[in-house]
Amino acid sequence: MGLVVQKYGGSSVADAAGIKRVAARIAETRRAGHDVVVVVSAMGDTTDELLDLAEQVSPLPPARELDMLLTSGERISMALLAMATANLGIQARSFTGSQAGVITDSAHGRARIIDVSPGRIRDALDAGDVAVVAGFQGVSVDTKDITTLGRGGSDTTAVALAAALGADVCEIYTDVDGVFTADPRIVPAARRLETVTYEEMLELAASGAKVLMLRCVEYARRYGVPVHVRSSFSPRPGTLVAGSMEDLPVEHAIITGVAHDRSEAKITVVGVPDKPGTAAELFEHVAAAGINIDMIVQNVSAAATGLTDVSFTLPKADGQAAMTALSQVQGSVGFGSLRFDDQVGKLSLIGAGMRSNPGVSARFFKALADSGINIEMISTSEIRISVVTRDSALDDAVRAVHTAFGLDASADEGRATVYGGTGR
Ligand SMILES: Nc1ncnc2c1ncn2[C@@H]1O[C@H](COP(=O)(O)OP(=O)(O)O)[C@@H](O)[C@H]1O
Ligand SMILES: N[C@@H](CC(=O)OP(=O)(O)O)C(=O)O
Repeated sequence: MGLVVQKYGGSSVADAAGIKRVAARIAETRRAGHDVVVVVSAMGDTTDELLDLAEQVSPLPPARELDMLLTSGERISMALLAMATANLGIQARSFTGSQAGVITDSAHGRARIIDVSPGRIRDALDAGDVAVVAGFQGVSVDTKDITTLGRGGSDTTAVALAAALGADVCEIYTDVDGVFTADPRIVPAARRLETVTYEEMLELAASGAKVLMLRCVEYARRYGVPVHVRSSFSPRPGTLVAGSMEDLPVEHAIITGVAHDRSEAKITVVGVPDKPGTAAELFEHVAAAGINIDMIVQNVSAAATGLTDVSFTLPKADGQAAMTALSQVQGSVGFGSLRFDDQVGKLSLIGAGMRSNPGVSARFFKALADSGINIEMISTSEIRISVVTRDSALDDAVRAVHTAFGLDASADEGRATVYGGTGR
């Protein structure tokens, strides 16, 4: 008998039938003798619908009120799930993030968990009950206001609770059978990974593979929480996220997988004077607006003019704020103009063996060239190569690279199954 934290995403509790199916799974785990803590997300597209509703009443809703609104989605699913579980003869009690002791900073919309004091959860477990906790939310230590952890934040709630409670495993239930070599919605021939190290999963999540949220993986690595990604629609074995690259056997695959990301936009600052200090001034202003940037490219300056272009990518949602911040320094930096482009996509090839295997880049760029895909930006890390392409070319690019690195599953291995939903 152990302690299991199970997280069910919005795709798993999209309707009443989904909630009943999940309740049956919880009951089965409890009857097997385990203590069970469940973290649940809002039903289906509820969070998106609440965001739309907020936009209809105010173009720029106050962040505190937006968090108050969005956390209501998880309240609905936690109460319904506790009811459905109780209906199967298993006592269950639901708790908001605040009641569960999830303490955060006060950055509304992207709060960080700074402490977890799960006293009430422990009490529920000691009484033999299943604790059902609303994911994606906490309470600010300073203001005592309700906060949210950012999109996909329920994964982080689950891992944080698992760490605080010393759980044996944190199971993340979703609508695919685990972590695949690419998003199975784009690459039907994607192959399920049996195990993946924290480092590889960090790169996949940071590169857009939204099956796990980046912060959840960071948290799991820091506290050594084993994360088991599985489907709530099937009993298949899933993927274990654990261990470190240092412990990998020599025969570990060179390439882990291909990730894609459509959440970024590109800004180009045209005609920047090529002299020391200009890049610092540009990026200081973007940073002062609280915006994180990702890839940066600077062209060679034209000999005749001494001017260059600087392009960078950033979250689409921050595009307007970055354009405003940059236009304020147009005079002092002396650049010509600004261009905003949200029709871009990012593709990343990830693999722990990449650093010690020559020829990976050559094969990667050849695969894109053979498919006629133009590359707009490039960046690399020790275990990743990323490129920016046109959004419209991204799916073809992902499939081309996946095939070129021999990642496609053969017909007899069976194809990845995607259970319902459309993906967000
Ligand atoms: N490498 C990958 N492996 C598995 N799923 C992936 C991968 N990359 C992207 N995905 C997508 O992540 C989705 C699951 O995440 P999400 O939609 O947030 O589910 P949930 O609602 O369960 O949290 C899958 O349906 C799949 O389309
Ligand atoms: N409901 C929140 C939090 C979450 O984690 O959702 P999901 O587990 O369905 O990705 C969101 O939509 O962002």
